[in-house]
Amino acid sequence: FNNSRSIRQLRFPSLLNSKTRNANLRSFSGNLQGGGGATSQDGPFAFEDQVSHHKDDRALVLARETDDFGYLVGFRLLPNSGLEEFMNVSHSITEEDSSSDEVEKPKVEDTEEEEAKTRVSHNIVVVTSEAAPYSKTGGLADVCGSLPIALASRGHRVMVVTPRYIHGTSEDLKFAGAVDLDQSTKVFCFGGAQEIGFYHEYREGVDWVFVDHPSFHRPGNPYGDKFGTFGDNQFRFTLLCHAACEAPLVLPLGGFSYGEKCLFLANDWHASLVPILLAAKYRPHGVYKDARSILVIHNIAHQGVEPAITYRNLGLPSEWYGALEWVFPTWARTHALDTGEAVNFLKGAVVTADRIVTVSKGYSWEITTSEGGCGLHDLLSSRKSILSGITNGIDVTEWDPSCDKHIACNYSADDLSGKAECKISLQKELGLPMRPDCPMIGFIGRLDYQKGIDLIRLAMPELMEADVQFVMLGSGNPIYEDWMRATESIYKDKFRGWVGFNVPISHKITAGCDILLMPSAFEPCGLNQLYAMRYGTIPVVHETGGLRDTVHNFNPYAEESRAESTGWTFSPLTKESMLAALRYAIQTYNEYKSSWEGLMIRGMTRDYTWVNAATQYEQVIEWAFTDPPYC
Ligand SMILES: Nc1ncnc2c1ncn2[C@@H]1O[C@H](COP(=O)(O)OP(=O)(O)O[C@H]2O[C@H](CO)[C@@H](O)[C@H](O)[C@H]2O)[C@@H](O)[C@H]1O
Repeated sequence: FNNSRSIRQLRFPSLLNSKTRNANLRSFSGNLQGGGGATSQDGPFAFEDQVSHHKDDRALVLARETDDFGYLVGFRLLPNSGLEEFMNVSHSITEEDSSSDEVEKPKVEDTEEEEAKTRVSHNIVVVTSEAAPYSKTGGLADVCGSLPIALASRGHRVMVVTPRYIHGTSEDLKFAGAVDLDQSTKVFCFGGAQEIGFYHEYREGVDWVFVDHPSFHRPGNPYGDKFGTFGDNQFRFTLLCHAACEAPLVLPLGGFSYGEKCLFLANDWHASLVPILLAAKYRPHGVYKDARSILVIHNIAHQGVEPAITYRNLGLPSEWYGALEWVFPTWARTHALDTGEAVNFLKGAVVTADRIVTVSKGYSWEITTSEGGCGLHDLLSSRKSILSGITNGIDVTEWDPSCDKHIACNYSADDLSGKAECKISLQKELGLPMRPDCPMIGFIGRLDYQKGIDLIRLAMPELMEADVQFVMLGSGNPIYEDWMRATESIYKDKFRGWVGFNVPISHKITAGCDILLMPSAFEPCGLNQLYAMRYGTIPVVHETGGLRDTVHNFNPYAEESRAESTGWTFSPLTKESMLAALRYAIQTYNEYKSSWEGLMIRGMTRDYTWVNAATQYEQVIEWAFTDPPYC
């Protein structure tokens, strides 16, 4: 759905952009000043010595930062006050891999309320193209609908800035609780002053701010309609970013503006101009000197790439072109005179953000490889010291089988009986034979290359030979939608394809199926496998990204791993290995009921709350404020 060109393999100017190098150098010299006046020639040991002699000075060294070649590029510092508390928190997060900035999952005891309390509260501005329940096409909305609430409940002041989409349907009622702040503001881009408005709703401790502009009022979803992707998405999301930078300065929410000392969480390419605007438009004029930004990458395949000529529309000074500059490799150019020059929003944020987060630890590594980085891998590798992976949580209130209002019968790990009723009810609703003992496989997701639909298509004839039922819910590529309809007409008693986006049906499938299949080609985190496990539905997933991190493979012969296992993972991404994993799952379901129940219970009783993730975000926020901002 995202409208940017999907990047297959791209080239970017030299390693790496002078801005990146300068940022590191500046961070280095800035820290040295704080640490007691050592110079870069002194070397790290000399510097640490000096620091230890000046314990009461402004800062202490916690860690050296080196690049891939071992050269010192900076230090992370912390003021003396509060050191003890910081040590307690950071120890639990980094102890397993002290050489890397990637965030480890905190141990369970660390999540106890007392320790989870934040030390410093921040003004956090989350910028996103979608946020549930107001707008949703996928997992980005789920995260941006839940994480802000988790951060607010931990004492931060949190604002979410997202468009006010009006489609002319009953969906618009989702914005009914938001009031017009009557604060029309002009932002300068695309050749003139664009007038935007702000709507506001205060809900669950969060300021939900909706940017209003006629370009957000049209049928379809946030990115396109039945005719395809909107042609003016660069304009629409440039507006969003300008508006998000203005909002903390101009909106008196609850009587007080957020002010300049903010932390911006910029999600995906749609919000990627925010870090660049802070550095290029505001800081040179003394505004947002104390603000920081974190880029959160949910999907690197969409980068917001447009022709280079559009740069002049973005409201950025011309000398900042290099930050967004992008050059397509020769093979990707359309004709002999095509120079391949483009602007790339996501690349701009990778260069200028103070920290980068991806939505699982596995994916944070994958995007630094040529296979997973979609052309940004070298640049991201050069920024490894500021790159972290934090696995998403889920909204455990919306996704709770014990009180889910969408499902036929509620159930829990203590009493699983309701799940069988959910299955019968689903079979009835889909017009499939009502067979409680027949293994039922589900798939929910965007019908997109990423989600591995091709593999499912390829495997379908063989899969349909087994005694199973299969239901798919999804929308997206019309070719896949047509295939689902055709497959349903071939396997009338076994297969159902539900074309569309329907949240209640997604809950019914999650509760009613026995197995959830996710053969994603790549998956930054994945939420459906988490929902499935919480509902006692066993995931069978391709071993990639967040799927590898969150689903533990069941091996009945390995006693140790059995205690952890929650599903099946397969690799490589082939029809054969997917079918083999499904066969294991089906056989276990049919013949080893107690093992199956063990898998269900383990999945249902795991901790999926946002508390863990929010704690880790707080750590990254602390790190962002420790270094000087990009400028
Ligand atoms: N037809 C349909 N009807 C109803 N609901 C539907 C639906 N199709 C999808 N959904 C819902 O949309 C969400 C999809 O979330 P995912 O995390 O699986 O994927 P997505 O690729 O959109 O997100 C990207 O961002 C998220 C968040 O970081 C990452 O987890 C993920 O790996 C990354 O690709 C789920 O809540 C799912 O139930």
